[in-house]
Amino acid sequence: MHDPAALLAVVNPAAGGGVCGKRAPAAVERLRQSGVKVDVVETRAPGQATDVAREAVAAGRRHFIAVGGDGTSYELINGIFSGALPAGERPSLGMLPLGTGNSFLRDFTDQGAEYAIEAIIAGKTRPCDLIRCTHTRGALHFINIFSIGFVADVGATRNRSFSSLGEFGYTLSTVLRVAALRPYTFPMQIDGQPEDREPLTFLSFNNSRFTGGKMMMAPDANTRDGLLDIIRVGRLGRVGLLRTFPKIFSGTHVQHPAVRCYQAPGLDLRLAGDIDVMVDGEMIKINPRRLEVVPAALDVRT
Ligand SMILES: Nc1ncnc2c1ncn2[C@@H]1O[C@H](COP(=O)(O)OP(=O)(O)OP(=O)(O)O)[C@@H](O)[C@H]1O
Repeated sequence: MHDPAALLAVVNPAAGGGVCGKRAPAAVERLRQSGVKVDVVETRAPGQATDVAREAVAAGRRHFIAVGGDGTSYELINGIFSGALPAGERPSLGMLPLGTGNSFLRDFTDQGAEYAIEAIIAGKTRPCDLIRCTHTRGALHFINIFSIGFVADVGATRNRSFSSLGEFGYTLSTVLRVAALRPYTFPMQIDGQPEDREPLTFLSFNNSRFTGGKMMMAPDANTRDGLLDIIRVGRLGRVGLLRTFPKIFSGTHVQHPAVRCYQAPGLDLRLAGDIDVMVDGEMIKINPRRLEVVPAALDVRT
């Protein structure tokens, strides 16, 4: 029987190109030396962290650490919130980005793992909103970002054709998707607003500010305001896109006249079928129907 106060660290040894697996034992030891009770499970395959978290919640655990990047946190969250958690209970999640970026953590620090370790040792927690996406085959949850359109298509092209090329694969995919640029129509109704069917370049639904490490997609996002920050990038030409996209690092892309920003507790999408979605850095193919905020559903150790 486990100690109910112990944190369950779920380690993705493959994160950060394998660096995470090598650094995890020392980081866990440091937590233990500081008096933090930690149990450890190492994943052996993509998706396994979701199963581990789901079973752990069913067994009574409520406190987790994602050891890896945003993808590892995403997998854990989807296990934690897959149904076994009694209503009203608020689980906790710490993050140890060992050898990888973590876009969610960047809202709170640019010190990455070092900050996260200190936060866990100090027992620091803060309530964080969760976003639930209902799609035609079920539901998923996220805490960072959900994008469709150009941004997701770059990620999908990279994963399908150039995953062995690392960062360069993203550059190549961006060039190819810019060359093939076309407007998208994603009928969307933000709560309280009329339906929007105008052509666009991409849509991003954000709980926290950063994506892809240092890109400030949603400068005004706040992880505990009960609102999604919706960044709607309207129709742009190739030159306009290439000029505007780099501004995302400073967050000034939102000043472009084609960009509109909204804050709302939820929205509906009415798409014809499955599309590529980038969610918390992971690529999936679904037909999303509704996104809505579940306010302060978890505590993050930040
Ligand atoms: N044992 C494993 N072996 C291989 N891949 C795994 C394993 N466990 C998890 N994964 C997969 O590794 C992928 C990358 O994980 P993660 O995003 O945490 O790391 P990263 O890509 O290095 O970090 P980031 O996305 O924050 O830059 C995820 O898609 C996850 O499903």
